Amino acid sequence: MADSEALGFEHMGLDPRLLQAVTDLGWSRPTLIQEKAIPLALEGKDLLARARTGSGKTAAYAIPMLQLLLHRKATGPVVEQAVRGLVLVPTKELARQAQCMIQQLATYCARDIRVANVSAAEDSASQRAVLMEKPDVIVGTPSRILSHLQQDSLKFRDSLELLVVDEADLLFSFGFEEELKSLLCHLPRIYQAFLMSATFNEDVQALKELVLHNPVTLKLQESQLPGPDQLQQFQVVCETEEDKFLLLYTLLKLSLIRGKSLLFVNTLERSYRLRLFLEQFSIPTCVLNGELPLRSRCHIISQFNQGFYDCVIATDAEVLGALVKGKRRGRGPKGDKASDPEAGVARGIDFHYVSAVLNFDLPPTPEAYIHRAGRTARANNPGIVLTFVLPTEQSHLGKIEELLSGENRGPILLPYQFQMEEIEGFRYRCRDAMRSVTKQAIREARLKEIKEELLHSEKLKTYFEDNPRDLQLLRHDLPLHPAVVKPHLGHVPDYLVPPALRGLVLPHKKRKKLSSSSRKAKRVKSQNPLHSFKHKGKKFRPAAKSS
Ligand SMILES: Nc1ncnc2c1ncn2[C@@H]1O[C@H](COP(=O)(O)OP(=O)(O)OP(=O)(O)O)[C@@H](O)[C@H]1O
Repeated sequence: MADSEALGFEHMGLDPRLLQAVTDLGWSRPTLIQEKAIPLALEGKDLLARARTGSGKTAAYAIPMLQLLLHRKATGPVVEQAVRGLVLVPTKELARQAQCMIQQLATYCARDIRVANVSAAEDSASQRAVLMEKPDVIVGTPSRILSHLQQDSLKFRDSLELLVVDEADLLFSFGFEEELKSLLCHLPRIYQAFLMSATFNEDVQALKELVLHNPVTLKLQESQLPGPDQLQQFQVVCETEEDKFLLLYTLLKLSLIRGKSLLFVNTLERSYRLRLFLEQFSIPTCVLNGELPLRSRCHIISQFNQGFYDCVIATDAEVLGALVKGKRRGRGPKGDKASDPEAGVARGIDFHYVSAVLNFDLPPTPEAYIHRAGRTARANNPGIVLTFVLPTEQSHLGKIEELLSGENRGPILLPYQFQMEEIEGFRYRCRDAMRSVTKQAIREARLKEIKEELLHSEKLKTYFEDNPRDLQLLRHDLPLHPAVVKPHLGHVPDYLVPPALRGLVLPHKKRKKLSSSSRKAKRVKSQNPLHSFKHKGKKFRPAAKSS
């Protein structure tokens, strides 16, 4: 984040309407990347910017983009309405998120600047209708944009002035290389471009050659993740798979992790396994992956951000086989069926106030670690990452640490020493619950969930458009397989709680389900413990530490 000497937004020559929007968002000063990038962008420079996850890169390009467009409209010759700004992102979720952020910043100039997302869930006919109005800024994935260009529903050969490539390090790995090259043929010869990325790799270099002209490179001299005062990183060695489940159960059931958490696993199958396992102890969670319809994915993210859920089990794109250069994703390495090739969970999604990221499965690459970890400690908020590691995975974790430590060489992931023997009392129930989660139960649960999500997503689409409140009440964390739920396991008898933790912990309480009645929902909302959650202190207590 920026230091106290930072150039404030008010000194950047921004339109008062943009300044008002920034104030409404509660941003008292620009982040480091915003402080560096906005003035250069306003001077008309092409930018190649690398800044760590959660550092406010979206506004770093959106603010100058809006300012330049507003200025052009106010002072330039009167020209017909046209698409002047294009934001390319690798996933549909990011397209939605970027559009929301740009719209928020453009709140007070919505008459002058219209923003559209062409990767939204709408069918292409309704998108064509939107495009006919020639929004000033268009956000989308390269494939959608290209498809509209090829159908002539979108043209910007002469009008486009600004191009943004967000999450640039990812675009090629999502298989967009060919689309992007074809798309560039539709752009005018001269335009200003910004390339934003959390990591620099060969793909960013290749994109730089393709897209930028004499750019200024902003490679902020900051670590890839926030420092220990903001982000605490731990690792815990679990002797067996069973120990991982046992430890996770204890952390969640005894509320040793407070606030919202994101659990990452490496396959879809494991996300449902974990969900069914936790469900038996009345620990509600929802799964988030590219197999679910876009509408559901966006709804889950939005409800998580609003505090409806404490715990989401996510499977990120890499592990579903996303990183097959130049090709669209097919089957994942673990045989998972292809999911939406434009879905992304760990990359770029702005989950709000996540207090802990738990790598239940070790991330496949150091980059995946960085992006997962980047879902917490965003902006100025604190956060914790806890990585579960099996003895056989320790060398792989070592490689991740090597990349993270860079020049420093100091330990990055501190040991989270948990005395497993103190929670032996839980092992029996844990083993029992693991046994109930058979392959058949997982298959059934997965099918049921997809069916239900499709139903909500398609059949209720129009209904929800008319009744947005009911959409608010739709929950994604209801039991998936009630047949395996064991109500007695929801309760933790005192004698099982490790003596060191008695009186310290708050055994996890089951949340009330939201019904369709708004009155009841209101009541439930006020009982929701997350609403009183304050994201200030250290919510994660490494209790039961070995002496
Ligand atoms: N100047 C600011 N002050 C406070 N919060 C800010 C500021 N700018 C952005 N934010 C907030 O920081 C969070 C992260 O922003 P954003 O999603 O743009 O980060 P990012 O760098 O693009 O992250 P990622 O690399 O993960 O995509 C958002 O919730 C945003 O609202």
